[in-house]
Amino acid sequence: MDTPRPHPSGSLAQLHLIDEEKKFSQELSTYVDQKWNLKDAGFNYNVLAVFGSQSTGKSTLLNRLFGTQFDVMSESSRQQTTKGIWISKGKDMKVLIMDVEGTDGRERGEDQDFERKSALFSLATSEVLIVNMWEHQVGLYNGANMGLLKTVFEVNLQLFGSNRGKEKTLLLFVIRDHVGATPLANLSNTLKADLDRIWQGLSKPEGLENCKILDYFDFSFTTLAHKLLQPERFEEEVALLRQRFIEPSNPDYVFKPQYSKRVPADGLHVYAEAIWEKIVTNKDLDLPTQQELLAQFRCDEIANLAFVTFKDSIRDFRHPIESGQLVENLGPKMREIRDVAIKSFVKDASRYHAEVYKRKHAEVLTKANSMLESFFVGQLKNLHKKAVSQFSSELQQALKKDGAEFGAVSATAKDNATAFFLQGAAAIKLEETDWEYEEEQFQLEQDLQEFAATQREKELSKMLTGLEKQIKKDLEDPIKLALDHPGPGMWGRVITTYHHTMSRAEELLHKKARTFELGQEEQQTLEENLRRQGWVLLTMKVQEESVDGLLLYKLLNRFEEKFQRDERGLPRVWKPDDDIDTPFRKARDETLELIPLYAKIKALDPTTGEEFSLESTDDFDFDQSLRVLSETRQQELTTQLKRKTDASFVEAKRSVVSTQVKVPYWVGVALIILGWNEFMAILMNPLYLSLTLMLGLPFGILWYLDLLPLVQRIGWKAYDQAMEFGREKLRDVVHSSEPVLVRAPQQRILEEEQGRPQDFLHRHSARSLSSHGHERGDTRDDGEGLEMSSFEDKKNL
Ligand SMILES: Nc1nc2c(ncn2[C@@H]2O[C@H](COP(=O)(O)OP(=O)(O)OP(=O)(O)O)[C@@H](O)[C@H]2O)c(=O)[nH]1
Repeated sequence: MDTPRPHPSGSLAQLHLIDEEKKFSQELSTYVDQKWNLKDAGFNYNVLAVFGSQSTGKSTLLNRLFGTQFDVMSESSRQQTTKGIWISKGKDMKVLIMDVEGTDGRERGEDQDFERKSALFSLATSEVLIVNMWEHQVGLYNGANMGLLKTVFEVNLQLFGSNRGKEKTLLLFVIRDHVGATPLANLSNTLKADLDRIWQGLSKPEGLENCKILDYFDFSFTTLAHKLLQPERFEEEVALLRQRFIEPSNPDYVFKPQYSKRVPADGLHVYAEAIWEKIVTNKDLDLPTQQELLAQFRCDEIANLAFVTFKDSIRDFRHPIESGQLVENLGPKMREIRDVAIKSFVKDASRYHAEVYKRKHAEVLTKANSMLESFFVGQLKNLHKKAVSQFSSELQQALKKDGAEFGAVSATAKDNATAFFLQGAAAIKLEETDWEYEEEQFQLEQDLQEFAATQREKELSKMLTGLEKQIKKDLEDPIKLALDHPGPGMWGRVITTYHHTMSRAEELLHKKARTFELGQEEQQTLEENLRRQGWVLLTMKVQEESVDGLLLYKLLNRFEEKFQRDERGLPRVWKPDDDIDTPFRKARDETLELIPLYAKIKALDPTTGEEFSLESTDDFDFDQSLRVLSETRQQELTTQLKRKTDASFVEAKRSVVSTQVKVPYWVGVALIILGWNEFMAILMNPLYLSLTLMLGLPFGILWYLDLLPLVQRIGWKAYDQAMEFGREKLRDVVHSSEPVLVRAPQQRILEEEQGRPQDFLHRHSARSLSSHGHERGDTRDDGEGLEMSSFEDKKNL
């Protein structure tokens, strides 16, 4: 009958590791960790097992030796107490002791199965096997103990056969109730002989036929006095024996390194359970494989634990890097996090199977590196972006300074940006990684080059636009001036202006060429383009100055200059006997001769006097650009000019007629006599006198300065404007009441005006001129249109 055991707690807690049903306890890990505090012991602990027949005082011995509290059979019941395997930790020592069910078969009948399995398990896990036996059992070759030892040897061969000489176990024979009659030496010799005989009788695996027992076992023998008969001696000998378990300096210290099964304390539960699992299921038990499996399992567990902290630590990097920011000190931070993880792995995993550990160490490093690599890559990208933006702002800033040379400035900015990138990249490259940043560096350099080229293009185009503006400005006034004073040297002045302007622009371009490091060819192309562009600007200005009204104005101006002013440049007042026809014809013919002059630009080189030209391109035809006026326009201008000059001629004639009217002298005498009284009345009356002076004085001055015709013309003009205004008003009133009939002619005129301005002006002027004679007999009429009035206005001003 089983009696329930009172379980001790704390460090002396014992665990029923394998129960009667051969079930392995799931609590070993908890006991190792929490009750025995061996979690961090690594290899710094030992395991032993005790074997022997039932009720031979095994538990009593263990309790005495190690301070454990294994159940001891009561003297009266003589019933087996230890069933299965119990395990406990020695008091104040890092030794795990397994109390194995005693052999005999009395309680289990003929079930030798458990005996074999427990022997196998003990050999696989323990460094020392204590074989407990009574003195009187020594030499009983056929006794229960010998059967047990035969089993132990057999399973040992099964386990460590191939590890001959490498894996050894110590068999410590404790001979109990030694009375002293037979010395220990004799007893041990007897036992050795028995053991040897057993060994010889074993059927050994192939290839191990000649192996020796000492290839696998070390033997040690000791005796203990009778516990009941010689209690004091018993205690003394137990105390001495205890020293062999706790004192490494003791020459008979039992836990020699060669017996270690190399199972770290934190992996014991995995290892022991796996071993038992194999044993119970009768599978081949291969300890090296088991140790490797254990190492793999534990290394993975340890690595996973290390990675929990690792992942936590790197979480903060993700957001800033993904949002394009640079993480300060990323390299040192990553290095520290990785080191912590590796150290934590190494601390616990390095105790396991060396090969497996080495492999797992590499795996952990690779995994940590690959998890960090995304940050390395992200940071590289951000460094790249930052370097480009730094390059851009440095370049733009530097280009704002006077005299900045693009090539030098861009090279410095590029060096700075590349150095910034390389410094940042080197700082985040960790040791023991295959991380590279050469590709990114190459890409960066390409980007910087591309950016610099684009920037150079922009700056160059900005500079060219500036030059064009300058050219336009430089051409504007001189060309206007030259065209305002037509004559044989007109185009010469225009071309000279062009050449001067272009040489100034080219000089500037040369200066800038150094800044932009322009090549010979590029510079030449730019110069050619600039010359062409300058020429286009020139022709545009010429065209602008030659629009219909403006050119007509210039020509009429020229005509007026010739016709209305004398040789000294004074205005002419035509007298009755003056010849108006000849100066008129001369002035008109000279003016008409100017039209063909205006019609085409005469491109003569001012220095050589030879014709020059610019190379034509797809969108630039030099010959075409020389043409200012078409044949049709020339004819139109001729007609218009003739009409206008005719008007001037008529006006000159009319002014002669008006000055021809003379008052006879007697009319003056008659006026004085008849109006004497009125004359005196005016002189005597201050009001009349002041009125007469106010009106008469300006009139007299105008008459004296010969400005009366001018005032008269202004008067007529004002009258014309007033009439036109009145007519417009009247038309509006009439149109609003008869929209279709009355508006039609006006509408047609407007359409003509919009569609064909030249024809309109021509017809309109013709109509005006013909109506002018009928209405007032002078050159002014409402049909002269805007062109004539503006011409008149300008002239008068
Ligand atoms: N003669 C003698 N009896 C002892 C000695 N030590 C213990 N005993 C007695 O032997 C009996 C069995 O002791 P246990 O320590 O329970 O023996 P055990 O081998 O652990 O027994 P199981 O666990 O049942 O196999 C007890 O009654 C002890 O008092 C000893 O040195 N000499």
